[in-house]
Amino acid sequence: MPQWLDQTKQEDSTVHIVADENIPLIEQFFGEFGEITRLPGRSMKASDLSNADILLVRSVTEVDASLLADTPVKFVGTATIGTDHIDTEYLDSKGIGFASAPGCNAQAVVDYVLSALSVIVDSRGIEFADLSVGIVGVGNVGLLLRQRLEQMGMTVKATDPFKEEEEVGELTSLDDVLSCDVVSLHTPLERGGEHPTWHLINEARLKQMAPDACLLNACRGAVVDNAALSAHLKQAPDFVAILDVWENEPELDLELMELCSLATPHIAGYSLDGKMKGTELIYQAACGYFGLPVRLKLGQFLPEPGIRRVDFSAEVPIHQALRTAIRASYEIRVDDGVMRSVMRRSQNLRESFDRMRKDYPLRRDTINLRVGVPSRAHDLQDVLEATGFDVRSK
Ligand SMILES: NC(=O)C1=CN([C@@H]2O[C@H](COP(=O)(O)OP(=O)(O)OC[C@H]3O[C@@H](n4cnc5c(N)ncnc54)[C@H](O)[C@@H]3O)[C@@H](O)[C@H]2O)C=CC1
Ligand SMILES: O=C(O)C(=O)[C@H](O)COP(=O)(O)O
Repeated sequence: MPQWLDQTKQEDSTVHIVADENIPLIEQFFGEFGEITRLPGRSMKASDLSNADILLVRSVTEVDASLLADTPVKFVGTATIGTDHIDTEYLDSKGIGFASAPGCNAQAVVDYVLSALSVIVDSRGIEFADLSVGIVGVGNVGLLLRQRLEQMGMTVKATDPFKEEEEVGELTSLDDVLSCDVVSLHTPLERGGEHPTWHLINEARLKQMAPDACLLNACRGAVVDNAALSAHLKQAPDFVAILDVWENEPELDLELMELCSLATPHIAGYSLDGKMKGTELIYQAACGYFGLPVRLKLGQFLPEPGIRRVDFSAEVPIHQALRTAIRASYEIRVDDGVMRSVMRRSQNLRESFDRMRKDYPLRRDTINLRVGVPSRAHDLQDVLEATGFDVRSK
């Protein structure tokens, strides 16, 4: 009987861990804790947890009293940044330990936004530096995005009622942010409090944006009023919507998907690096909670990237090199194409949405892509480095 877990648990000496089937490396990181049972997160129920000591979930499992009451669960970990699926007040009230994985896939979301912006600039025949981008929520994702965009020469405006300028750079009002060419949302989903984000972008705020502005949502579906967005897109044909997250996932609004310029199935954060980092962070938190030493590190499990290097000549224009490197690392249009083709043929939208996420192809963070640049092309080296690539002088 491991004393670290529960000194009152006399009969069954095995520690039981129930984990979502889609969290990578659980066996590697948690194998020493005890016996692991893998289950589909969407359909997890209280009876699955009748002897579970540790519960490890992703965003698709609602963790609240109806799931946990009358179970022996002592620690819950979610291998995600978002925590809106967790009733943390209930966990606190029952003395159940909790950890999420802050920032684990922030780099992947930034890669997603950069790929989307590369499509926008191409379709408008402009360069990155011609765009103004508004960021709503300057946390792990929003701040990294801000740094990348500014280093690429874009004008950035940002708003966040909970942050100080010393921490995250200049801040402005939401109204001001909505005046940008592109508005990118990076808040948690909050239904209450002083600054709720549920339907933060509603009919009135959509109308505040320029008729040909772009709204990009890769945080949580319900931060945008999806019905209002559909109505807006029908009467503002030049307005661009790029959605990774949807109200009522996995029940997708197909009409809205067709109105979007780019549509993906909640995969902005789905790099292998981001998912594995999520597991490492909840492993570290569980070790801390139970007073165990942290013995394992992610580095020992990450595989070699499939695409290792792209090379540029000194003659390539900086803008062209940037968009090529961004898309070599992650191409949003492939995910958009798969989503449209799968959803249009689908007999069961919920199942198809979840299947695309479960079977998502291997993708790596930008930092894994080495970019060869002639040593004399200093400006190109600087911009690529600032955008997050591993630049090699040649
Ligand atoms: N599509 C995907 O695959 C992914 C989505 N996400 C979502 O993105 C969200 C943001 O991620 P992080 O930046 O890592 O979270 P974070 O918690 O580091 O940052 C969120 C920021 O939003 C700010 N905020 C809260 N309410 C706000 C409001 N009313 N207006 C403006 N700002 C507000 C907070 O002060 C905080 O700085 C997560 O909560 C998660 O729901 C995260 C990762 C992947
Ligand atoms: O980390 C988050 O927050 C996310 O949105 C995840 O990337 C979502 O992944 P799942 O937990 O839904 O697989």
